[in-house]
This record gives sequence, structure tokens and C-alpha cells, in this order.
Amino acid sequence: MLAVASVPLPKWLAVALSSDSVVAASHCWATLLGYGLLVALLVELLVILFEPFQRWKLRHLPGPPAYPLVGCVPDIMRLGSHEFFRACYEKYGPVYKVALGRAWAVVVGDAELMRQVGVKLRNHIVIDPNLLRGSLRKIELSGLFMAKDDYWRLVRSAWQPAFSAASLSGYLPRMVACAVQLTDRLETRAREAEVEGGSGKAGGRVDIWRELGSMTLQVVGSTAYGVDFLAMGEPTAAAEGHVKQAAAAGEENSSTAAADSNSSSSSAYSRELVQACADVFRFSNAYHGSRYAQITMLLPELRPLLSWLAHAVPDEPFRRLLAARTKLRSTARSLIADWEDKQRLRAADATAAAPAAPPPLSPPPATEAADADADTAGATATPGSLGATAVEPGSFLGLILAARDKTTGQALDDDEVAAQAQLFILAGYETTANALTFAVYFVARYPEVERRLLAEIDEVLGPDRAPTEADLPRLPYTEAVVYEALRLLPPAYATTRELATSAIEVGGHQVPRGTPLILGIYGSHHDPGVWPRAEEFIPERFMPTSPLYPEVCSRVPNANAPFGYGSRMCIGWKFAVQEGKVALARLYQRLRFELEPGQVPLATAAALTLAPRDGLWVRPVARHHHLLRGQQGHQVQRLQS
Ligand code: HEM
Repeated sequence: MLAVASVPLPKWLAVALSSDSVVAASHCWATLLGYGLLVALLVELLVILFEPFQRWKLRHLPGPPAYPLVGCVPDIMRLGSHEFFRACYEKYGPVYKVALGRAWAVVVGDAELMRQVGVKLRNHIVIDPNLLRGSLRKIELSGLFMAKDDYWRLVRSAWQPAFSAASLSGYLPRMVACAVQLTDRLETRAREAEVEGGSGKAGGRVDIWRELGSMTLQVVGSTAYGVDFLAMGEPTAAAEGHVKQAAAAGEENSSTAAADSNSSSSSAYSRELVQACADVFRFSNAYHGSRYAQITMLLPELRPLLSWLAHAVPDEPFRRLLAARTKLRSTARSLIADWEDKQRLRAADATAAAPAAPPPLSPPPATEAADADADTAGATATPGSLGATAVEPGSFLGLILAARDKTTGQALDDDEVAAQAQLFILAGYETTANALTFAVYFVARYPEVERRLLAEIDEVLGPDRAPTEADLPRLPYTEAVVYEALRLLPPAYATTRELATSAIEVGGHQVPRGTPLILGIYGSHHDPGVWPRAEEFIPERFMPTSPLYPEVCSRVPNANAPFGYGSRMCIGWKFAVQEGKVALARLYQRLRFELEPGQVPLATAAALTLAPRDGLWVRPVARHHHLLRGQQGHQVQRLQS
């Protein structure tokens, strides 16, 4: 150390570090910063003076009162975005304007008008201020959800084969394994609480939102990436049994299923991942997020400065958002590295076995994805393909890495690939967990619905047999429960469209070019003009055999739109419905759920999605006292009583 300390500094460094020059430099910086701020504030003032012009362009539209600078934000924060849009729809009609801070948007609330706009316009638009920088920002904006125009076509067609009917059928055993694992855990919890007279482990009380979130994350890991995020703790013997059964039935690649013992993940890692996903959903939304984001809504012209400040002196929400995004980026990158390693090993094995085989990472010839939207036809890659449109579970990244631009032949860059990997985790996890949580809430509140649900599941599956593909069409009431929960509390309570190039007419109103459009899904799902007894939970509405079905579903075909519209409709909707059915069928086959005190009405929070604000606390109750799950596989021992 001493020797190092006694080495003389180079002359230029010594001058630079001399106290006089440091003082002079910091003085110079302070002056520059001062001028910078002054100029920024002057620009801001000018822009604010011109703001009435923006409002004037929308003068013909009705809308709630907008306060200077903050617009409708105080009311949105008080009611929650979903309830605010719904109240405005009731008061101002199907098309109205709102001020989100200083930015104006037009909200469409009527089901048919939303469909028309949703089909006609193609791009989503970010309304929340985004303060991220560098690769984190690029990753956020390059995912399929935010992709635009030609880039969107390329990316959507790369995703598409992962959601074909054949691919979904390949995912089913993994979804079942995850549902079995969760049910086993909750059943054990329920039995322990019974034995201890309700006094053990908080009397069997669980936050079912958290539990379902772990399950949906596990499903994403095993179906998309063939890895175990270990989100639900160690896999149970029964869950392993279901995966092994699938393998015995001829499914390939099952070594990477939910029970993969080679998984490099740890349960601590997965807890952090669950937390990161939750933080992204919560803190990306300005109303629940950083003060810097809230100030950006009021002074959007200062975004670069506020973004810089947020990174330099982050407040708690921004710190958590940054940590969560960084965690997701590193997860995405390690998933990609793992996939590439596996492919290299496979290629090496294949070369050893048959030297003439083509390397698996080279892009296969362009094929039409049979069930791709007309718009996105021309998928260029199906590596890991089991057939024309089936993708092996775990091969999502193969599709993305093999995607090529049709004209330039260019592949996606590293951040663009990471963006898709991250988006599958985020989109596949929270929305489905929220939907299932809402379903559990409503079933617990409506005893007659619970009775019908249990009767259907018992009739089709009996007390222990886990659902198979052949069972799915025989569970229409279970599916109707999923849809009715999605109607009353749609996790994606609104979506957006960009109006970039020309003005359009919506419901007889002219909407000027450049105005962001919001489609208020939640409000239209509660429209008493469309839905008889709109506030009641009535799954029969979605049963084609029920007399209630024609009241809405055949009369207003797009009245229920929890997955959006047109070519931007949710790409994962069949995945979500299949997962939802499997999970409900397995859970209710073995358990019922009683709401803990204080859960009604359920407190919700509308951040990026509509979610239970404080979770949903329930008490699982085991249904079959004469059955005891054994330790070997999913065999059931009948107790001699
Ligand atoms: C209950 C669960 C889900 C709900 C309620 C839901 C809802 C939605 C909605 C409303 C949209 C926007 C549609 C539009 O703007 O018209 C969307 C888009 C999207 N969803 Fe879902 N989603 C769910 C599950 C999933 C799953 C499991 C995935 C799979 C990874 C997924 C991936 C996506 C993607 C990638 C987009 C963007 C599509 C595009 O812009 O082309 N979602 N979702």
C-alpha cells in the first residue's frame, strides 16, 4: 500500500485534482445546472401557455373537469383508474376526453365502438411516463406489447406458434403438474389446520393470490422455458408423477419439466423473481409509482431531467422498479444463455451421431404459421417443432432467436430477444393469477355457483383423477366461471391504441391525430345496458346451453372482451383459459375456500393490471376426508375407518 501511495501522480492529474481546480470545476457545473434548469422552466412555461390549444382541439367532446396541471389525476387516484373510467362512461357517454396530468386522451367506453377502434388501429401507446434509460428502457419498449408496425409483425409471428392448439396441448401436462403441486400444498395446510383445531400455521389461512401467482409463474417457467422457477417450493411426488406420466405417454423433452432436478434456480431466487414481477406491475404505473413519474405527468417536457434525477437520487418506488427490471433482465439473459448452451450440446450430439445434420440454430426455411393472424402470417421459425404448428414445451426462445426479418434477413438483437423473454414471464404470470384469484373470491361468495362448480368437477373427474385434454370440453361451467370472473374484474381493465397518422371518427365524434385512445374494458363489462344484473356473478351467461346466453353473448358478440380486440388481441388468451380451467378443476376437486373476515368487498388496485390490493385471504377446506395423499406418486390410499 505504502509503495503505491508514494508513486508520484502524473502532472496533468495533479493539476486536475488541485483543490483550486476542483472548486472551479464544481462552480462551473453548478452554474451550468442552474442555467439548464432555468431554460427548462422557461420552456415548460411556454408549453403550459400553449396548452389550451390541446384542450381546444378536443372541445367538442364531453369529459370530467380537469384541474390546471394535474388534470383528472386526483380523481383517478381517489377512485382507481378502472372505477374512474366506468363512472365517466356512465356520466359522459361512450366517447369522452380525460386529462392525465397535462396529457389529453380520449376514452372509448362502449363495447361495439371499442371493438371498431381496437380492430382498426394497430399500435399500443404508453401513457404512463417511462423514466427508465438505456437497455432497460429498450427492453421495455421492444417487447411484443409495445412493438409497432413491421417490427410488431415480425415479433408477433415469431411468438405465434407457441400458442397454437397443438402447442397448448403439449403444455397441458405441465399445467396439470403445477396445479397438482399447489393443490397438494394447500390440502396439507388445510389438514394440518383441522388436526390442530385451526390453531396451527395461522389456522390454515393463506393468501391465495400469492399462491396462485407462484403457480402461474411455475407454469410459465415450465411451458415456455422448460425450467423450474421453483416458485412453489419443492415439487411434490404427485406433481412429478403427472410429468412422468406425460413422458411415458410419449411427450419429448420432459426432462426439463416442472420437476427438473437439474434446474439451476433456487427457491430464494424464485421468491425474488415473484417480487420483481409484482414490483414491475405496481411501480411502473405513475399513480402507484415514483414521485418523479408523477411530476413527469405534470411536466412531461422535463422527462429527461427527471429521469436523470430518478436514477441519481431514486425514491423508494423507483429504486424497487429499477431493481425489479434489472432482475428480470438478468433472468431473461440467463434463460437465453441456458437455451443457447443446450442447443450447442444438442448440435454436438447430433454431429457425433450424424455428421451431415444441419446445425439446429440455423433458421429453418420460412413457413406460414397455420393459425397466425392474417396480419402476421409468415412466421419464419419453428425450432423445437413437433409438427407444422406445435412447439415443444420449453422452446419459446428457439422461436424468438430464429425469427428473421423477411426483407433484410436480420435477427433480433440481444435486447429485443431479452424483451420477449421478459414479457412472456410478466404477461403470463400476473394477469392469470389475478383472474384466478377473482374467480376464487366470487365462487366463495356465491354458494349456488360453488355447488354447480363442484358438481361438474366431481362428475367429470371424480375425487382424484387430474384433468386430461379429453376432459377440458367437458368442463363448460368451470370455463364459464373463468369468463364471468374476467368480466366482473378484468385484470387488463383497459387497453390503448395510438392514433399516429390521421384523425378518425369514433361514435360520431372526430378524434384528432396524435390523441392517445384508451379502451375502457372494465366499464363496458359493467354496462347495465348490455349485461342484465350486471353486478351479479352469473357464469351461466357464458354457457351456450343456458337461456341466459342469448341475452348478451349472442346479441352483443364483443361485449365481453377481457383479452382485447383485433390483431392486437392477447396472444396468450387460450393459454390463460386452459391454465385457468385446469387450475380451478384441480383445486376445487380437492378443496373449497372460505373467505377470511374482512375480504368483502374485495379491495382492488388498478396499477398496470387490476389486482387484489392486499391479496385474498382464504381458509382452504379439504373436501375428501376419506382420501389421504400418499408419498408415492399420485396414488391415493383409502383410509380404513
Ligand atoms: C387472464 C389472463 C390474461 C388477460 C386478461 C390478458 C389480457 C390482455 C389484453 C387485454 C391485451 C391487450 C389486447 C389489446 O390491446 O387489444 C393483452 C395483450 C397481450 N397479452 Fe395477454 N392477457 C392474459 C394472459 C396472457 C398470457 C398467459 C400471455 C402469455 C405470455 C399473454 C401475453 C400477451 C401479449 C404478448 C400481449 C401483446 C400482444 C400484441 O400486442 O400483439 N397474456 N393481454
